[in-house]
Amino acid sequence: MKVTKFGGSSLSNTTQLQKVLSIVKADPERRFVIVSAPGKRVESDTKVTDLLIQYAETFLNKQNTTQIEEDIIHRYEEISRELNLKTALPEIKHLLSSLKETTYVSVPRIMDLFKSSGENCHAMLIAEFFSRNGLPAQYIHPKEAGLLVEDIPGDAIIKKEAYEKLYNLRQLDKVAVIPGFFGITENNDICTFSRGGSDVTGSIVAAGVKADLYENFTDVDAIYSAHPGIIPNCHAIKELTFSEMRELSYSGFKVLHDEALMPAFKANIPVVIKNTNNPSAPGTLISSKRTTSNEAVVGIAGDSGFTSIYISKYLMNRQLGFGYSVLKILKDLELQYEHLPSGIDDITIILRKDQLNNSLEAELIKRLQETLDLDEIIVKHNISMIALVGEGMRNNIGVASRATSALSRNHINLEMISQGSSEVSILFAIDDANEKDAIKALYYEFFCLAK
Ligand SMILES: Nc1ncnc2c1ncn2[C@@H]1O[C@H](COP(=O)(O)OP(=O)(O)O)[C@@H](O)[C@H]1O
Ligand SMILES: N[C@@H](CC(=O)OP(=O)(O)O)C(=O)O
Repeated sequence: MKVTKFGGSSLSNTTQLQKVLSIVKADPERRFVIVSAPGKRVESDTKVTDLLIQYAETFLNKQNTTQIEEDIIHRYEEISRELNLKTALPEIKHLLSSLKETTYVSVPRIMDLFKSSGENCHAMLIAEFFSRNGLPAQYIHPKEAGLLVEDIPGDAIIKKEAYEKLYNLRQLDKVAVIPGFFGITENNDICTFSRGGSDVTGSIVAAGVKADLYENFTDVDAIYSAHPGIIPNCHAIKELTFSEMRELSYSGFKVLHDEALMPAFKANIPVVIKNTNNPSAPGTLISSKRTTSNEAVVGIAGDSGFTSIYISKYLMNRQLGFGYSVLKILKDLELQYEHLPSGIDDITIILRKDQLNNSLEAELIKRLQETLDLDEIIVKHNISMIALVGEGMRNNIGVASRATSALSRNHINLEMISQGSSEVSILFAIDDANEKDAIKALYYEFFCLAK
């Protein structure tokens, strides 16, 4: 039994939908299909989820929603007309136009309701499309499926109880078409995962129905060792472990949502990334253990938008509770840190810049300074984090030295280096203007030079 997720790029128009139908029909084990909202048809296009966000903002600002509503409905009308579908469209139109009649509760709640409609409407349409084309299918709303989540709008987390209920889906005698990206709270409110969250739905459903495989169909033949936009003809990865993929997706490989692995990992269900446009390509297999050789580095990821705050105080090492005070200040200000490397007399706090505004940043600096009586505090914005990932690092000596030499040969200054105790990754903080050059330098070092 397989759970098969198709991303927005695989479902952007009717040509793509025909490919999806062939893929699902080709394997009777594909019993659960998770769908995203229609993605971009061409580079300049807008994803339906982004149109829905505009619709929600227009509604919340009490402006006229006619145009944006029409633009969204038009995407579904076009698909419906081209595929000669009849039944789902009236309900889709009704659902989309009645969004503007919603009673105001709160901004996050409204946002989630609007955003979730992209996948919801698409699942209705796709179930009809499958059924009319020789593949009996049934649309299943996450509420009916039992996809119960904690009430954190825009950032939902699955509840443990959900898995038991999801198991009942195995009894269906048709292909289940389930909208990705959202679940339902105990109060029956719709709550979305963070952006890209249909990947998360797929993994949860795979764990719930105890699938043999979770297939994630996208628009690339494989996961590449580095972003294919930065390294043309990049090396394709055949196999990855869950922990390698978790590090890579968290550090910038947006091909899979970074929270999408945990449910499959816990249930020990392998995940395969495949291409809707080339389904016979083997793709990349993610599982507990890989059979490919234990290379030191399997991938290089990069992500920008970080701020680093360097704090130092002479004899910090002897001051009991210094680290605790730093963490308490962050907690009190509701700030999440990403990394916290430390030396004898200093700590660097690395956090995502989008959490800070000018006044919050000033408050953070003030509290750090006043509470800890610091000797020095240096704030740097526009930091990128580069992650060098591979479980083989544990058994290969000299990975950090090769990486730092490669970066220094390319005149890239390091703000910070950190290697986690799990030794699955080494992280480098650099100025974000150098991100692409750093990835190229590391790729050349680890994938192009003879070892
Ligand atoms: N290392 C990588 N390997 C493959 N694709 C990557 C990598 N890093 C980023 N990507 C990007 O991820 C994209 C697919 O993810 P996404 O747009 O979320 O797909 P979907 O629409 O299927 O959900 C690819 O088109 C590619 O540009
Ligand atoms: N449509 C949602 C959820 C999602 O997973 O989409 P995609 O498969 O296109 O990344 C988003 O854009 O965030």
